[in-house]
Amino acid sequence: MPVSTRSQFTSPVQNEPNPEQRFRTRVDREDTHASAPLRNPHHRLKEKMKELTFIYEQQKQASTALRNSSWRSEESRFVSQPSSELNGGSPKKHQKESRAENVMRENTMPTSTITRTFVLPQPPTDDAKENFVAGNDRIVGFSCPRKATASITVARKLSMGTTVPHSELKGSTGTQNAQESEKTEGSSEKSSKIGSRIRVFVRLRPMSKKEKEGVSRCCVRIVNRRDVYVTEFANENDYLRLNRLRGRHFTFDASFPESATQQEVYSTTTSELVEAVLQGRNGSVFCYGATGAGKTYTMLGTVENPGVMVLAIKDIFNKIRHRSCDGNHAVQLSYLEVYNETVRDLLSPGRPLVLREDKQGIVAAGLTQYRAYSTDEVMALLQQGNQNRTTEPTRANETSSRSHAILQVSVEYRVRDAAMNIINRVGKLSLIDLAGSERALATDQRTLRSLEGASINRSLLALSSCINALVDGKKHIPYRNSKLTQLLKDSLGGTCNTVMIANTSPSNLSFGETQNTLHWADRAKEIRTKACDANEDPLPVPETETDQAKLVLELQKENRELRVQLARQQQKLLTLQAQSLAANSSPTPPSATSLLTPPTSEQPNEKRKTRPPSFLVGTCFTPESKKKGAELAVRTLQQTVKALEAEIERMKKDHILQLKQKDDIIRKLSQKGGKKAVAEEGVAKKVVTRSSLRPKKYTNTDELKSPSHRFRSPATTAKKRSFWDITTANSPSVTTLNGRKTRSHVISEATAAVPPSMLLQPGFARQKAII
Ligand SMILES: Nc1ncnc2c1ncn2[C@@H]1O[C@H](COP(=O)(O)OP(=O)(O)OP(=O)(O)O)[C@@H](O)[C@H]1O
Repeated sequence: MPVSTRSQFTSPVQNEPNPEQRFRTRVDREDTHASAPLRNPHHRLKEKMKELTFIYEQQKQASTALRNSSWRSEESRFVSQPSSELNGGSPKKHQKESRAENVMRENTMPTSTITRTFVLPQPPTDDAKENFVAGNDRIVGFSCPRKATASITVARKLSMGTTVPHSELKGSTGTQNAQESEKTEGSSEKSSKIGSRIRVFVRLRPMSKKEKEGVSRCCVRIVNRRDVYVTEFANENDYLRLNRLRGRHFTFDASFPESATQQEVYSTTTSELVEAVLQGRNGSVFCYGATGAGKTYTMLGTVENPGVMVLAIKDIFNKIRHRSCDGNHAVQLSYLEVYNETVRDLLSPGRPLVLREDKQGIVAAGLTQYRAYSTDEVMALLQQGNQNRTTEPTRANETSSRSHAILQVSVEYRVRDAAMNIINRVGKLSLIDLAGSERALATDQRTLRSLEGASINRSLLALSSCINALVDGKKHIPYRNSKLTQLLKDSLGGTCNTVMIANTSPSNLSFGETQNTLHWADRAKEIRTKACDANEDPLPVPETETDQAKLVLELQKENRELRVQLARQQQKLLTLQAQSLAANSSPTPPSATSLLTPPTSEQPNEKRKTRPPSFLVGTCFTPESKKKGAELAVRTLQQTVKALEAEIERMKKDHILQLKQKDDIIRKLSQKGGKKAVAEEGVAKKVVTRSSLRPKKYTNTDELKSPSHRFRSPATTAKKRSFWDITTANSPSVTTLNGRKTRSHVISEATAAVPPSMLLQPGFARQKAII
C-alpha cells in the first residue's frame, strides 16, 4: 500500500531567496562555520534549515503584502503581521514568538541532548483559529483579520446538503450549528441532489499504559480541532533516515484530541445523519484505523461512556418520541459480522449468510431483522450481538475485534404529503466497526490470529482499492474483491451520506500505522457519494374518506396488537437464548485474567472462539436477572457432572474387583493341572478355548512364535487368558462344537463361582449360552 505522498509539508527549499537575502545567508553561514568548526556534522544542515525557513517566511510575507497591495499602510501591516499588532505587541517580538510556537521539534531522543528542528506549515495560533479558509480541502491561509474571513468561511455539509457552517468544526458549538442547519432543510434538500462528499474525522486516543511504559512519545498533534500534524522521530545517529524525516500535515472536517468526549464525537459526526435517516435518507458511519487505535471504543464505548452506536440508537428513539406518538414509525435492526470472508448473523448465529444484489443494493440473504420498540430492547440486542462477535486478545490489543461488524438500523415512517397521499419513507443507518489493520509481528505469527489478521488486511486492502478507484473516477470499482467492500458498496458509492472516523494512536511506536490511516482518510475525503434522495414509496390510497379513516384505525389496532405480541415473544426468546448460552458455556467460566492473557502457542487448527471482550460483555448492558439465571444453570450443570463422575468411579472400582476375582479362579484352575485335571474331575463337557481353536502347531509347543508369547503368564500354557475369558458369559460366540453357539471358554462350575460381570448387569446383559 503506498505511503502518503499527499503531505501538506512545504519544503522551504522551493522558495528562492532574493539576492540580498542570499548574500546575508552566505555571510551568516561563513560566520557560523568559522566560529564552530568542531560542531556536530549536522549542525550546518540545521543552520541551513533555519536560514531557509527564515527566508521562506519573509518571502511569504512579501507575497501576501503584494497580493493585498490595495490595502495600503495600516492594512498591509495587518496582513504581514497579523496578531502582533492586534495584540499590541511589537512585530519583531511576535515574529520570534510565533516562530518558536510553530516549530515542531524532532529527533529529541530521550537520551540525546541534541535537538533537531524543522518547520512545518504553521499551525494557527489561537487568534487565527477562525481564519482558516477551506479551499479545495487545503488551507489557503490564516493571516487575514478574523472579520474579513468570517463571511467567506464555507465548508461542506453532509447529510442536509453540501456545506457545513465552519464553527461546527469547533467541538460543542458544532451541535448548535447542526441544530440551526435543520432550519435550512429546504435548501439543503436541493443541494443533496448534487451528491455529497464523504466527511472524514480523526480521533486521537489517549496514550495507553503500555505505550507510556514503553517510553513512547506523542507524535500526533491536533490543532484547531481540525488540523493534524504528525511528526516522525528518528535517532540522531540514524544518518540514512535523517534526511528523509518529514512532518506531515492533514486537514479533516474535524479532528478530536484525546480529551474529546464520546458525546462530542457523536454530535459532530453522526447526529446529522440520524436526522437525515428519519427523513428517509441512508447514512453510514465507519471507524477505520490500525488495531488498538480505538475504533470499537468510538463505536460501542463502555457502560459509562457509550459510543456512537448506542448514542445514535438513543437519539433515534428520542427523536421519534418527540415527533409523533402515532405509532407510524417502525425501527428495525440487524447486526452482522464479516469474519474471515464469511458473513454471519450476530443476532441469530447459524450458517454463513450469502450476499445477494437486489433493488435495494447488496443484502445478506436470511439476515434477521428485529423490530425494536425501545432503546432498552435495542441495547439488549446489541449486547447479544456483541457476545457473538469474534474478539480475541492479541499482543497489540487485549480486546481486539477479529471481524468487521455492521449494525444496521432502518427507520420506516408513514406520512401524508400535500396531496394527502400516504408516503412510506425508509431511512437506513449503517454503523460499521471495522477490524484493525495490523502487522503480522504486531500480533501473533503463524497462528489463527495471524490468519485472521491476513484476512482483515486483505479486506482493508480491497477497501483502499475501492477508495482509490472512486477518487480517480474510474468506471469499474472493485467492490467484489471482498465481502466487506460489497457490503460497503452503498456507503462508498451509493446514495448515502457517509462519515468516516479515522482512529489513531498518539504513540510514535505506531507512527507507520498512524501515517497510513491518515493517508487513506485523506484520500477518502475526495470520494463523492451519489445524490441522496429520500427513499419514499407512495402507498395505495383508499377511495373514500371513511374508507381511509377505517383503514387507519384498523392498521393502528393491528399495529398495537402486533407490538404487544412481538414484545412478549422477544422477551421469551431473549430469556431462552440467555439460558441456552449459559448451558452451552463451559462449566467453569474463564477467569478475567485468562481473558486478558495473550495466546502464546495456538494451534492453527484450533477452534474459533467467540469470546467477548471485557467491555463488550458482562459489564456492558447485561441485565442482572439474566446473569443470575445463567449462574444458576451453570451451577446445576456442575452438580450433574460431579454426580456422573462419582458414578463412573464407583463402576470402575466394581469392575476391577470382578477382574481380580476372575484372575484368582483362573489361577486355581490352572494349578489343578490344566486339561488333565479337568478331565479327572470328570468334567464331561468340552471346553473350547481360543488356544484350542488355533492350528495345532501353535498349541502344544513351547516355541515362541510371536513376541507376545515371550511374556507368558505364569498361570498357564494350556489356557491363555484373554479378554473374552475375563468377561466370561459375555464373550462372543466362538464355536459351534455341538451345533450351538458358546459365549464362554470357562467350565460351568467355575462359571457358577464367578460373580456376575459388570456387563451382565441390567442394561448390559446378554443371553448366556450353555454348552
Ligand atoms: N478515546 C479513548 N479514551 C479512552 N480509552 C480509549 C479510547 N480509545 C481507545 N481506548 C482504549 O484503547 C484500547 C483499544 O481500543 P479498541 O479496542 O477500541 O481498539 P480497536 O481499534 O477497536 O482495536 P481492534 O481493531 O484490535 O479491535 C481499549 O482498551 C480502549 O478502552
